[in-house]
Amino acid sequence: MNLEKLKESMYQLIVETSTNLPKDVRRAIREAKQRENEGTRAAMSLATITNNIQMADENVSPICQDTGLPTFKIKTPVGVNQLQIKEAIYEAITKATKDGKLRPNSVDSLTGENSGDNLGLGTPVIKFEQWEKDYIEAKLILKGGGCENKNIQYSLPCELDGLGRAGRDLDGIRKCIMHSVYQAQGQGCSAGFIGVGIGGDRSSGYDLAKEQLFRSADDVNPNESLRQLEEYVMDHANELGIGTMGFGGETTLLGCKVGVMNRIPASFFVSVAYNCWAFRRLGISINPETGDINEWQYQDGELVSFKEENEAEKQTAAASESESSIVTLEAPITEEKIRELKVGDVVRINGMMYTGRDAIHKHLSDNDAPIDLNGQIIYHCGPVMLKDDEGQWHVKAAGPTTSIREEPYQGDIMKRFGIRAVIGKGGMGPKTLAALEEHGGVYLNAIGGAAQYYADCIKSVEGVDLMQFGIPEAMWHLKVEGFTAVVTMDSHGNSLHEKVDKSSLEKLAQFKDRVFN
Ligand SMILES: O=C(O)C[C@H](O)C(=O)O
Ligand code: SF4
Repeated sequence: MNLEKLKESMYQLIVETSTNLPKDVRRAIREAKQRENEGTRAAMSLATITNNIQMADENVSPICQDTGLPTFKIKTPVGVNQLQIKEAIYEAITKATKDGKLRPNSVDSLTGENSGDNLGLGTPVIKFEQWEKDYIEAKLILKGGGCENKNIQYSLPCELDGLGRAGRDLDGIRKCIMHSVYQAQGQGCSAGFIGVGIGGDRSSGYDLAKEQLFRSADDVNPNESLRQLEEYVMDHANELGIGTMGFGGETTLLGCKVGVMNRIPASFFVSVAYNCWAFRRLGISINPETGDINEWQYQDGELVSFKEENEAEKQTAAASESESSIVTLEAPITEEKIRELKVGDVVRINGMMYTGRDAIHKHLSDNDAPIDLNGQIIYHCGPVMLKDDEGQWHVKAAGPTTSIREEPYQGDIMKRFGIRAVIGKGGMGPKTLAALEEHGGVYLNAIGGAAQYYADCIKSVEGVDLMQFGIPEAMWHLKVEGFTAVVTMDSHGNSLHEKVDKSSLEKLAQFKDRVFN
């Protein structure tokens, strides 16, 4: 085997997966976009998403800053050396990280130290299988953390919010799947794709669920009962009205694939793997002698480019946008200005913002801040950064992270340091909402996964603190221009997230009657 060539093929697989969304996924997103009504928040969010997909493709940069836990599934003909393939993958991963195509994402679970090159205990995940064919197949999925956190496993029978009892039969399974979409809300960057595994044990059930994510988005399940189940879920999950990013809207789910395996008598698991719209998975077949790529998977059909519609949308947006409907914010922001903002307002931010996510929030809860945060804006974001030869940092991808993880800390930190606005995605809970009201603060929702779109708004990196937490977790000082987000929680006790959660739960309850016998 030509090892250099093999390494190059693996590198190409990684770069393409991170930067170029597969055609089947693009088709599903295009259809979703066509279903939304013009001018709604959902339509605007989807326009940002398609713009971002196009930018990532053209810049050959990550679609989303969270390039996930790289997971490879490799099938080899008998006699092929799997250790060499592993070595090629490790080298390709290291290079892709150095080149800013992957974010350094491998973190020591005990010390919190980031390995810096995506290699470490258990990362990346590589699974081998042998097969009778004469070529190597390599598939890769880059599934980010926000949607991974929304995976859910049900043990039947169980009681479900809105749906009542889910029993040990097809109808109980149906209820679990509907519930899984509801519980994800916008936090996993809806509209999403779900892979469902019925049966197995706790680990093989999840494996089966994740295996379904490798099916083509437009295939048809050969098992008749599962085909009906998939169709039912696709027809009805969108009636929940959660919509893109949980803003409400026509499309909540872009795909549902269900697989089944046997179980042992006492266990009945339904495992659901939730994948965000940034559904990055590709596959290649490799010539075992030369190491060359023979073919790409998931790329059948015509080119799905969003270029033209993006241009058209930009022009209509520019023509219809009365500047008065958009509030400009520039830090330091006063309490008075914040109190004028209401849920639904669109804000455009110029000037400084500071990133802060999990490690920073924990740190700030019992330490002083490295800078004066009075009147400032915190951005829940773990960017992909590269340093040039002169030592200057550049942002390669910088979308928001799921904010709810900071719920235990956020309110106290805002009050203690005088922070006036936080930007993130997926919304926050009652503790933060109360603090926003008391202190005079807002929560701004940015579009999850739109990492190129936001990176483009960042004009310079003015500094960095707390680098000991690693690149994604450090506090980056960013100077932005025209960074657009929506107020989804204001200082008057209003939360769009609370509202959508409540209304989608009411809609979920409409699906409690038996459908499958
Ligand atoms: O880690 C991140 O940057 C984002 C994460 O994928 C998330 O959805 O919260
Ligand atoms: S930020 Fe959103 S799009 Fe990116 S990996 Fe997380 S869930 Fe997916």
